[in-house]
Amino acid sequence: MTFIQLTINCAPEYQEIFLAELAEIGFDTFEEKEEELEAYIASELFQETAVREVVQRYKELTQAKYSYQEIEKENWNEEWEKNYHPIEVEGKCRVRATFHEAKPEFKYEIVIIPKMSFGTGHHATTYNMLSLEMENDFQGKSVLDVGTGTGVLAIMAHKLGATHIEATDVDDWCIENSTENFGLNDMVDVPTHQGVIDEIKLNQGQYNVVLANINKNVLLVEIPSYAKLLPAGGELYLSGFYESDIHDITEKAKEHNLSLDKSVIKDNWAALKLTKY
Ligand SMILES: C[S@@+](CC[C@H](N)C(=O)[O-])C[C@H]1O[C@@H](n2cnc3c(N)ncnc32)[C@H](O)[C@@H]1O
Repeated sequence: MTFIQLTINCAPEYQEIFLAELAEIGFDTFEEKEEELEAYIASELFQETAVREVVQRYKELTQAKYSYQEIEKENWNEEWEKNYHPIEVEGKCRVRATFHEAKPEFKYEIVIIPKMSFGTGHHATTYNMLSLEMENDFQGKSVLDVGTGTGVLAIMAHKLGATHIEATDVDDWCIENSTENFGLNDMVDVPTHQGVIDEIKLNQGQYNVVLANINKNVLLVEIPSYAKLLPAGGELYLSGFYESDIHDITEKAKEHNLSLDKSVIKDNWAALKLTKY
């Protein structure tokens, strides 16, 4: 598997605009540098015309230029290890890589082998989801983590007492990586499915909780499917979009009997907890 590393040269104040726009067209890992933004996407999902259109749209304002190159999985891993920093959430949870030292003072320690599955630009969304999970009761619950990536949110659900956990991702590498990480965190028998939600055979109404940290466009399409997987009283946790997108997401959720309980925001990224009625 190869990835596209896209570089957008622009002043720092415009990076947020490009980050949001690129997330909408499938880029899922970002690195903000001084005068450039780097963004990554699996090669088969890359569409240069979509990138050109975004850069063109903001050309007058930002004077931005872009370039890209294809990189191999191995190079990606090296880059990743250099740039990956632990995520610490509210002094209670620490997500670290196998190559970081342990810090036993954290109540929840999640250990992962970081590969491709989430990047610096998405730390805020993962952080928000972990924070929402820790505020809520997962004891004895059945949980589906859609777009599991490294498996981090599913692992948190396990640590919080969930007893049945399943995970999905469209990316074969994430399936491999999350399975590896479930093992590292003492989780056994976690059914892990590859594909989009409607292609996977799942039990409707059988999950107490669905977690999905993906992006606005995917969520708007898939919220109806998530709603079907939940019984009344079931909970949906969503992230991967900006605070300014909350209205669109909650309107779509309302059409499927999901009402908003709580939102958390960090660095303009949002995460929501909704309950099915
Ligand atoms: C922002 S990452 C989140 C990873 C992890 N859940 C977290 O919170 O850190 C989004 C993940 O969703 C996956 N993905 C993208 N579109 C998807 C879809 N339609 N269905 C399932 N997974 C998807 C990507 O491969 C990626 O692993």
